[in-house]
Amino acid sequence: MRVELQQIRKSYPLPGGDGTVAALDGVDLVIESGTLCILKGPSGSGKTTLLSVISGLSRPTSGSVLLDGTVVRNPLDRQRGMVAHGFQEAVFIPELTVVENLLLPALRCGDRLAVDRGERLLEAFGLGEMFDVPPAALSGGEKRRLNLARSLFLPPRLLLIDEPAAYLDDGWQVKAMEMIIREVRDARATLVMATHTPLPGDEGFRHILMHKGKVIDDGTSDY
Ligand SMILES: Nc1ncnc2c1ncn2[C@@H]1O[C@H](COP(=O)(O)OP(=O)(O)OP(=O)(O)O)[C@@H](O)[C@H]1O
Repeated sequence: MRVELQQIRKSYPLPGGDGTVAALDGVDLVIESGTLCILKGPSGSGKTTLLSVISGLSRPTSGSVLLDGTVVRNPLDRQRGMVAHGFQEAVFIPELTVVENLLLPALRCGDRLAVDRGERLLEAFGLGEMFDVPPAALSGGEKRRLNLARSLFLPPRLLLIDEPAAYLDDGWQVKAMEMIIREVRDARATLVMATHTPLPGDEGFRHILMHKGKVIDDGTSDY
Protein backbone atom coordinates (compact mmCIF):
# COMPACT_ATOMS: atom_id res chain seq x y z
CA MET A 1 0.00 0.00 0.00
CA ARG A 2 1.28 3.45 -0.94
CA VAL A 3 1.17 6.10 1.80
CA GLU A 4 1.14 9.81 1.11
CA LEU A 5 0.96 12.53 3.74
CA GLN A 6 0.26 16.10 2.67
CA GLN A 7 0.99 18.95 5.07
CA ILE A 8 -0.04 17.01 8.17
CA ARG A 9 -0.37 19.05 11.33
CA LYS A 10 -1.46 17.75 14.71
CA SER A 11 -1.79 19.99 17.74
CA TYR A 12 -2.66 19.10 21.29
CA PRO A 13 -3.93 21.54 23.92
CA LEU A 14 -1.30 22.39 26.52
CA PRO A 15 -2.18 21.37 30.09
CA GLY A 16 -4.15 24.21 31.64
CA GLY A 17 -5.72 25.12 28.30
CA ASP A 18 -3.09 27.74 27.59
CA GLY A 19 -2.24 27.32 23.88
CA THR A 20 -1.29 24.20 21.94
CA VAL A 21 1.74 22.02 21.26
CA ALA A 22 2.45 21.02 17.65
CA ALA A 23 3.21 17.29 17.73
CA LEU A 24 3.30 17.30 13.91
CA ASP A 25 4.23 20.47 12.14
CA GLY A 26 3.61 20.19 8.41
CA VAL A 27 4.68 16.67 7.43
CA ASP A 28 4.90 15.82 3.72
CA LEU A 29 5.94 12.24 3.03
CA VAL A 30 5.52 9.61 0.34
CA ILE A 31 6.17 5.92 1.04
CA GLU A 32 5.89 3.70 -2.00
CA SER A 33 4.09 0.37 -1.77
CA GLY A 34 6.25 -2.47 -0.46
CA THR A 35 8.79 -0.17 1.21
CA LEU A 36 10.19 -1.13 4.63
CA CYS A 37 10.80 1.98 6.74
CA ILE A 38 12.22 2.89 10.11
CA LEU A 39 10.88 6.11 11.62
CA LYS A 40 13.59 7.55 13.85
CA GLY A 41 13.98 10.62 16.02
CA PRO A 42 14.39 11.69 19.63
CA SER A 43 11.71 11.23 22.25
CA GLY A 44 8.87 13.67 21.61
CA SER A 45 9.73 14.24 17.94
CA GLY A 46 6.30 12.99 16.81
CA LYS A 47 6.86 9.37 15.74
CA THR A 48 3.93 7.87 17.65
CA THR A 49 1.65 10.70 16.61
CA LEU A 50 2.57 10.17 12.96
CA LEU A 51 1.79 6.43 13.16
CA SER A 52 -1.53 7.20 14.87
CA VAL A 53 -2.49 9.65 12.15
CA ILE A 54 -1.60 7.19 9.37
CA SER A 55 -3.53 4.40 11.12
CA GLY A 56 -6.58 6.58 11.69
CA LEU A 57 -6.51 6.26 15.48
CA SER A 58 -5.89 9.99 15.57
CA ARG A 59 -7.28 12.69 13.26
CA PRO A 60 -4.83 15.29 11.98
CA THR A 61 -5.65 18.89 12.88
CA SER A 62 -5.11 19.64 9.18
CA GLY A 63 -3.65 17.99 6.11
CA SER A 64 -4.48 14.82 4.19
CA VAL A 65 -3.63 11.13 4.46
CA LEU A 66 -3.83 9.24 1.16
CA LEU A 67 -3.67 5.45 1.02
CA ASP A 68 -3.18 4.09 -2.49
CA GLY A 69 -4.01 7.54 -3.80
CA THR A 70 -7.33 7.92 -1.99
CA VAL A 71 -7.89 10.40 0.82
CA VAL A 72 -8.96 8.49 3.94
CA ARG A 73 -10.95 10.10 6.70
CA ASN A 74 -11.90 7.37 9.15
CA PRO A 75 -10.64 4.03 10.47
CA LEU A 76 -13.21 2.09 8.42
CA ASP A 77 -11.64 3.34 5.19
CA ARG A 78 -8.41 1.89 6.47
CA GLN A 79 -9.96 -1.45 7.38
CA ARG A 80 -10.89 -1.91 3.76
CA GLY A 81 -7.26 -1.21 2.93
CA MET A 82 -6.00 -3.67 5.54
CA VAL A 83 -4.01 -1.43 7.80
CA ALA A 84 -2.72 -3.17 10.92
CA HIS A 85 -0.88 -1.72 13.85
CA GLY A 86 1.12 -3.05 16.74
CA PHE A 87 1.28 -0.24 19.20
CA GLN A 88 3.04 -0.38 22.53
CA GLU A 89 -0.01 -0.56 24.74
CA ALA A 90 -2.18 -3.35 23.38
CA VAL A 91 -5.84 -3.75 24.24
CA PHE A 92 -7.10 -7.30 24.60
CA ILE A 93 -10.54 -8.59 25.53
CA PRO A 94 -10.03 -9.88 29.08
CA GLU A 95 -12.84 -12.45 28.98
CA LEU A 96 -11.33 -14.20 25.95
CA THR A 97 -8.32 -16.49 25.99
CA VAL A 98 -5.06 -15.72 24.20
CA VAL A 99 -5.98 -17.79 21.14
CA GLU A 100 -9.50 -16.31 21.03
CA ASN A 101 -8.12 -12.77 21.16
CA LEU A 102 -5.89 -13.52 18.18
CA LEU A 103 -8.56 -15.36 16.21
CA LEU A 104 -11.27 -12.80 16.84
CA PRO A 105 -11.47 -11.65 13.20
CA ALA A 106 -11.84 -15.29 12.05
CA LEU A 107 -14.14 -16.62 14.76
CA ARG A 108 -17.35 -15.70 13.00
CA CYS A 109 -16.44 -17.38 9.75
CA GLY A 110 -14.77 -20.31 11.57
CA ASP A 111 -12.35 -20.73 8.67
CA ARG A 112 -10.07 -23.67 9.60
CA LEU A 113 -7.18 -22.30 7.51
CA ALA A 114 -7.36 -19.02 9.40
CA VAL A 115 -7.42 -20.88 12.71
CA ASP A 116 -4.37 -22.93 11.65
CA ARG A 117 -2.54 -19.77 10.65
CA GLY A 118 -3.39 -18.09 13.97
CA GLU A 119 -2.17 -21.08 15.95
CA ARG A 120 1.05 -21.25 13.91
CA LEU A 121 1.67 -17.55 14.54
CA LEU A 122 1.15 -17.94 18.28
CA GLU A 123 3.57 -20.86 18.31
CA ALA A 124 6.13 -18.88 16.30
CA PHE A 125 5.86 -16.07 18.85
CA GLY A 126 6.49 -18.51 21.70
CA LEU A 127 2.90 -18.62 22.94
CA GLY A 128 2.15 -22.24 22.04
CA GLU A 129 1.58 -23.17 25.70
CA MET A 130 -0.63 -20.15 26.37
CA PHE A 131 -3.56 -20.66 23.99
CA ASP A 132 -6.16 -21.08 26.71
CA VAL A 133 -5.10 -18.56 29.34
CA PRO A 134 -6.54 -15.05 29.64
CA PRO A 135 -4.28 -12.22 28.42
CA ALA A 136 -4.00 -10.95 32.01
CA ALA A 137 -1.92 -14.04 32.81
CA LEU A 138 0.76 -13.06 30.28
CA SER A 139 3.98 -11.23 31.13
CA GLY A 140 4.76 -7.85 29.52
CA GLY A 141 6.92 -9.51 26.85
CA GLU A 142 4.30 -12.19 26.16
CA LYS A 143 1.58 -9.55 25.76
CA ARG A 144 3.83 -7.71 23.34
CA ARG A 145 4.37 -10.89 21.33
CA LEU A 146 0.61 -11.58 21.27
CA ASN A 147 0.07 -8.03 20.02
CA LEU A 148 2.65 -8.47 17.24
CA ALA A 149 1.16 -11.86 16.25
CA ARG A 150 -2.28 -10.27 16.13
CA SER A 151 -1.08 -7.44 13.90
CA LEU A 152 0.19 -10.06 11.40
CA PHE A 153 -2.79 -12.43 11.61
CA LEU A 154 -4.80 -10.99 8.73
CA PRO A 155 -1.93 -10.30 6.32
CA PRO A 156 -1.87 -6.50 6.26
CA ARG A 157 -1.10 -4.33 3.25
CA LEU A 158 0.26 -1.67 5.58
CA LEU A 159 1.75 -2.52 8.94
CA LEU A 160 2.54 0.19 11.49
CA ILE A 161 4.51 -0.78 14.60
CA ASP A 162 5.51 1.49 17.45
CA GLU A 163 8.72 0.42 19.19
CA PRO A 164 8.73 -3.23 18.05
CA ALA A 165 11.48 -4.04 20.55
CA ALA A 166 9.55 -2.71 23.57
CA TYR A 167 9.26 -5.27 26.40
CA LEU A 168 11.21 -7.90 24.39
CA ASP A 169 14.52 -9.40 25.47
CA ASP A 170 17.41 -9.50 22.97
CA GLY A 171 16.57 -12.97 21.67
CA TRP A 172 12.91 -12.11 21.06
CA GLN A 173 13.83 -8.78 19.44
CA VAL A 174 15.75 -10.70 16.77
CA LYS A 175 13.09 -13.40 16.31
CA ALA A 176 10.20 -10.92 16.25
CA MET A 177 11.94 -8.76 13.66
CA GLU A 178 12.64 -11.82 11.48
CA MET A 179 8.99 -12.82 11.67
CA ILE A 180 7.70 -9.32 10.94
CA ILE A 181 10.01 -8.90 7.95
CA ARG A 182 9.17 -12.33 6.54
CA GLU A 183 5.40 -11.82 6.85
CA VAL A 184 5.55 -8.31 5.42
CA ARG A 185 7.66 -9.45 2.45
CA ASP A 186 5.34 -12.44 1.81
CA ALA A 187 2.33 -10.11 1.80
CA ARG A 188 4.24 -7.51 -0.28
CA ALA A 189 3.09 -5.05 2.37
CA THR A 190 4.44 -1.66 3.40
CA LEU A 191 6.04 -1.49 6.83
CA VAL A 192 6.65 1.55 9.02
CA MET A 193 8.26 0.99 12.42
CA ALA A 194 8.96 3.79 14.89
CA THR A 195 11.93 3.43 17.20
CA HIS A 196 14.77 5.41 18.69
CA THR A 197 17.07 2.43 19.00
CA PRO A 198 18.70 0.44 16.16
CA LEU A 199 16.73 -2.71 15.38
CA PRO A 200 18.27 -6.07 14.52
CA GLY A 201 17.85 -6.80 10.81
CA ASP A 202 16.90 -3.29 9.70
CA GLU A 203 19.70 -3.06 7.10
CA GLY A 204 18.29 -2.02 3.74
CA PHE A 205 15.33 -0.24 5.33
CA ARG A 206 14.50 3.33 4.40
CA HIS A 207 15.30 5.51 7.41
CA ILE A 208 13.04 8.51 7.97
CA LEU A 209 14.25 11.01 10.56
CA MET A 210 11.93 13.25 12.59
CA HIS A 211 12.73 16.22 14.76
CA LYS A 212 10.27 18.51 16.58
CA GLY A 213 7.26 17.41 14.57
CA LYS A 214 8.92 17.59 11.18
CA VAL A 215 10.50 15.06 8.84
CA ILE A 216 14.04 16.41 8.53
CA ASP A 217 15.38 13.55 6.37
CA ASP A 218 12.95 11.41 4.41
CA GLY A 219 15.64 8.80 3.69
CA THR A 220 15.26 8.89 -0.08
CA SER A 221 18.71 10.31 -0.75
CA ASP A 222 20.61 7.29 0.59
CA TYR A 223 17.94 4.67 0.01
N1 LIG B 1 -2.39 13.04 23.80
C1 LIG B 1 -1.49 14.03 23.88
N2 LIG B 1 -1.79 15.18 24.55
C2 LIG B 1 -0.89 16.19 24.61
N3 LIG B 1 0.33 16.16 24.06
C3 LIG B 1 0.68 15.05 23.39
C4 LIG B 1 -0.20 13.94 23.27
N4 LIG B 1 0.43 12.97 22.54
C5 LIG B 1 1.65 13.47 22.24
N5 LIG B 1 1.80 14.71 22.74
C6 LIG B 1 2.99 15.57 22.57
O1 LIG B 1 3.32 15.58 21.19
C7 LIG B 1 4.73 15.49 21.03
C8 LIG B 1 5.09 14.29 20.18
O2 LIG B 1 4.81 13.10 20.92
P1 LIG B 1 5.02 11.63 20.32
O3 LIG B 1 4.54 10.66 21.37
O4 LIG B 1 4.39 11.55 18.99
O5 LIG B 1 6.61 11.56 20.16
P2 LIG B 1 7.56 10.28 19.95
O6 LIG B 1 8.61 10.71 18.98
O7 LIG B 1 6.75 9.09 19.60
O8 LIG B 1 8.19 10.10 21.38
P3 LIG B 1 8.72 8.73 22.12
O9 LIG B 1 9.91 8.29 21.31
O10 LIG B 1 9.09 9.21 23.49
O11 LIG B 1 7.58 7.75 22.12
C9 LIG B 1 5.34 15.48 22.42
O12 LIG B 1 5.69 16.82 22.75
C10 LIG B 1 4.21 15.00 23.29
O13 LIG B 1 4.32 15.51 24.59
